[in-house]
Amino acid sequence: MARHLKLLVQRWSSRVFSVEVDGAPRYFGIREQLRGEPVPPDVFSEVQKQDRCYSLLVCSGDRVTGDRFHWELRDRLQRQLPPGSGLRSMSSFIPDQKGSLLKGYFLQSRAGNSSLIEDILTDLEQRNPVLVCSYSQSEDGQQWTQCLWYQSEDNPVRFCVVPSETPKHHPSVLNMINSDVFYSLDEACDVLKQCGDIIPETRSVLGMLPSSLDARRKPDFPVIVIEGLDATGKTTLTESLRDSLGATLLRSPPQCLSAWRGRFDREPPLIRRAFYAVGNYITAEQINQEASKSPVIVDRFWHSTAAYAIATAVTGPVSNLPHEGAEVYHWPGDLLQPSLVILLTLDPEERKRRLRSRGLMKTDEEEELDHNKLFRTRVEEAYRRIVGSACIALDASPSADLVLQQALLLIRAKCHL
Ligand SMILES: Nc1ncnc2c1ncn2[C@@H]1O[C@H](COP(=O)(O)OP(=O)(O)OP(=O)(O)O)[C@@H](O)[C@H]1O
Ligand SMILES: Nc1ccn([C@@H]2O[C@H](COP(=O)(O)O)[C@@H](O)[C@H]2O)c(=O)n1
Repeated sequence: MARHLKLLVQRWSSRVFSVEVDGAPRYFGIREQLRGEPVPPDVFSEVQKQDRCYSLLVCSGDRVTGDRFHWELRDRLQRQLPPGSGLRSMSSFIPDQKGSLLKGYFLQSRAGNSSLIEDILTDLEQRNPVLVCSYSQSEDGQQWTQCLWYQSEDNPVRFCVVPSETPKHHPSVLNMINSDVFYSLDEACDVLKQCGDIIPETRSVLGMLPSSLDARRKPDFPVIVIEGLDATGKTTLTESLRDSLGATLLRSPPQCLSAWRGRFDREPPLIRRAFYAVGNYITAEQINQEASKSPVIVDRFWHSTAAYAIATAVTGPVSNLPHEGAEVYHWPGDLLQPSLVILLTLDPEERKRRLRSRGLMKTDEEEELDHNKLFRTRVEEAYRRIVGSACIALDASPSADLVLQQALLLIRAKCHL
């Protein structure tokens, strides 16, 4: 037991904890003993003397179960917590160690609510793969300590909370590959297969995959992908290109998955991104078939899947994105590469005007694009950083006809059409 505790203490104190405050991560570490003067980390700076704080970190060995639990936990906590409680996203990780990220929440309870919150936490920890910690403040208000919840009654191990340097990588970057961005069809299929019992629709989705895929097959005719944020004019341009070039128009996710798309949009990122990744491979097979007969125009493809996933996984400014050239921006080796990818760019105000005049329903991510300027700039920057089939930006603000003419010039120059 003593050895087990020692190991736990060693492992736990090598971790950094990150709490989202105003859309950006704030970091703190823990130490067995304090060296030097205590400096309360800014995460706790707004906590009142009588308030209590808690963290919940999901630590399931099965990532599908863990991600679904983490996803549902926010709603559950929002329903159960007494009014006035604070709830923030939180994570814990070992700097630079891939796969070390644990996701969770940080709670702040107002004086008088502690016993209700503690009942909720005890029940949660007993029934679920979650590790709860409580935080208490010293009498002089200068020092916070962290205590593992399940040990808090007898022989508790108390850690001193200390400020931590901002790590080189945003914590989400550590778990991004094959969790937010899938690098092979097999990896994406593995996730969907694990969901078979909880989401029966996955069997139908997997049933749409062709029996074999050949990413190295060179299409006879050019394959041109049109990318961009919503309402930048992709539908308008792809339809005009189809007519002007006598091309076949495809999209990703493909038509055959539309019945299940809404279902997967309600799932946590791991499952949702696996669905869109698989969609790209189904579209790739359709491209292979059609590009032997005519040019093919594709409305969204891999860039959309990767850029939205990366930009959602990290928070804060563009500088929090994985650095330019990082592995996460590479084109997957087993996915067909288009001949040309055009990225439609548009001034945010004009994009909003077009959205309003179209007046259609928006997904959560589209809502987010409207309200969160940082998210929008992260998506656009992630689009630009993707290599392997890099995109060429095209200003989509002129009239639809002028944008078409510009796109045709690009296609003729790059694809010799
Ligand atoms: N060049 C243009 N100038 C002015 N309006 C445009 C132009 N291109 C498209 N629009 C209009 O802007 C709106 C959005 O265009 P469109 O549906 O083609 O965008 P989209 O990128 O396909 O959107 P989404 O990704 O959400 O499907 C539509 O009402 C369309 O008629
Ligand atoms: N290949 C794709 C296509 C789309 N997505 C995701 O869908 C959302 C945008 O699609 P619209 O049809 O509304 O334009 C966006 O949130 C992407 O996450 C994708 O991942 N891969």
